[in-house]
Amino acid sequence: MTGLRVRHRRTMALDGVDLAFGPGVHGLLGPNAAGKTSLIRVLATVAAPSDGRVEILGEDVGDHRRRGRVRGRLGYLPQEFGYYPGFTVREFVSYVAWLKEMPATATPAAVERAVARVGLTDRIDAKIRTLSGGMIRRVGIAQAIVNEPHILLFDEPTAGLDPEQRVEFRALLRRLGADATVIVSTHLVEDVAAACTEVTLVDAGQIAYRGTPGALAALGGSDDGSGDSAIERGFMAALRAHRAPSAAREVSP
Ligand SMILES: Nc1ncnc2c1ncn2[C@@H]1O[C@H](COP(=O)(O)OP(=O)(O)OP(=O)(O)O)[C@@H](O)[C@H]1O
Repeated sequence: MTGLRVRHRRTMALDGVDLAFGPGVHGLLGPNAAGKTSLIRVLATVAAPSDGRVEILGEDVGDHRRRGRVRGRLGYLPQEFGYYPGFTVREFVSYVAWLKEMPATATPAAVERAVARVGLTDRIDAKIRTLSGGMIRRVGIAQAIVNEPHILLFDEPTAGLDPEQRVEFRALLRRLGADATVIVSTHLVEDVAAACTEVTLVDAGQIAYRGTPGALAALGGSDDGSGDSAIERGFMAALRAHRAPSAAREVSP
C-alpha cells in the first residue's frame, strides 16, 4: 500500500502509510486508537481508504471486480465477528465457505479440516450458542482459514482465549505463516514475540517501527522498569522514539 489514508469523520486514523507484507506472520502492535483495525479493515476490503493505493495479491483493490477476486483468497477474523448462534459449527463454517464461493464438492472436507485445526472437532455439530467465548473465537478462526487463504487477517484473535489456547493459536499462526501472509493485530506483546516473523508498530496513524521481534526487544536495552520483558521495553522505547522525532532516527531499523 502506498500513501494510505483513512479518515473517520474528523479523525485521521491512518495518515500516509506505505507498507508491504510478504509471506510470514506479521504482528501489528500499537496502543489503543493507533489505527490497527482501520488498517486491517482496508486490507480485508471491507473499508475503502480515503486516499492512497492498495494492491493485494497483485490486484488493485480500488477496482470492484478485482476486489471480488481477492476476497476468495482472503481470510478475515474481525475484532467482533458476527455469527448465527443457532447454526452448528459445521453449518456456520460451511456457510462462510459458500460465501467465499468454494467448490461445493470440496467444502465438507475443508470445513472438517479447518475445525480440526482449531481443536473443535468434538463440538463440530454443537450449536454455536452452546459454546464458550474462547470456543466461539476458535470458530471465528476456523471460518477465516476454511478456504486456505493466501492472506489471513486476524484482529485481536487471542482475546478471550485461555493461556493454553493462546499457546496453541501461536503454533497455528506459525504453521499458517509458512505458506501465507498472516497479519495479526494484537495488544499482547508476548503473542508477537512468540509467533511473528516481523513486527509493525503503529502509533497515531503512522508506522512507528518495523523489524523483527528480536530487533524490537534489543531496542529495550537493560531493565529500566518500563516493561516486564525485553520486548515490552523495546515496544515502549520505539513508541517514545516515534513520539520524539529527533530520537527516532537513532533507533529506526
Ligand atoms: N467508525 C468510526 N467513526 C469515527 N472514528 C473512528 C471509527 N473507527 C475508528 N475511529 C477512530 O480512528 C482511530 C483509529 O481507530 P482504530 O480502531 O483503527 O484503532 P486500533 O489501533 O485498532 O485501536 P484498538 O487497539 O483500541 O482496537 C481512533 O481514534 C478511533 O476513535
